[in-house]
This record gives sequence, structure tokens and C-alpha cells, in this order.
Amino acid sequence: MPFINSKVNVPLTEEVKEALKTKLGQAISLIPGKSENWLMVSLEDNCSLYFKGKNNTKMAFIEVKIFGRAAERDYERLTEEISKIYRDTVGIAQDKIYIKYEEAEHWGWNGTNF
Ligand SMILES: O=C(O)c1cc2cc(O)c(O)cc2[nH]1
Repeated sequence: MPFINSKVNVPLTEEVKEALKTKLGQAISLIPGKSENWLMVSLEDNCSLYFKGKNNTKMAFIEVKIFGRAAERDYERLTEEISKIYRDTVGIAQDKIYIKYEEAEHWGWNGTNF
């Protein structure tokens, strides 16, 4: 049950949101055992983001939360893929994207915990 929360400082059309959701759903399977089947995605646009004191360029902050653990090499591959997705789909330069990973030991679903 991964969760991807993304904030960008530009507006996103419904078409772009759909494309991001689909591409992120494919990318998450770079982490063994994860898939779009359990993926929840939040796409926040028009956020007030500042990087290095400035807000005059497109930027993104993306959080990836997973239940359990993953290997460093899988996070490396996912960072590469997510950065390409936001570059190709939203036009954000790779050096204006932060990606944060979190591993959760406790995850609730359907009224109980895994
Ligand atoms: O996506 C995961 O991390 C995930 C899905 C899933 C389903 C399930 O029935 C489990 O017991 C664990 C689990 N992890």
C-alpha cells in the first residue's frame, strides 16, 4: 500500500493529472512487491513552493510512503523514474525536484493494521 503525495507550483490539467497517476502507478512497481493495485496518489497543484529562496521556476516536492522496507538501489531507480516523469509530463527540471521516502512499520487499511 504505497502512497505518493506530490506538490507542484503550477496548475495541472485533468489530462496531466491522469497521465501522472498512470505513470506513477507504473513506476511504483520498481519497488519489489508494490504495484498500482494498492497505490494511493495525491496530486496537489498551484502550491506556494520556494526553492533556494525563489519561486520563479517550476518545482515539485514528492513524498513516497511505503509499508515495510525497500533496498537503496530500488529507491535510486524510483528517483530516476519519478524525476523523468515530472520532467516529461509537467516540464519540471530534475534539479528542481525533491523526493522524500518514508518507510512505515504500521499501516492501517479496512479497519485493521497490516
Ligand atoms: O502494497 C503493499 O505494500 C502491500 C499490499 C498488501 C496486501 C496484503 O494483503 C498484505 O498482507 C500486505 C500488503 N502490502
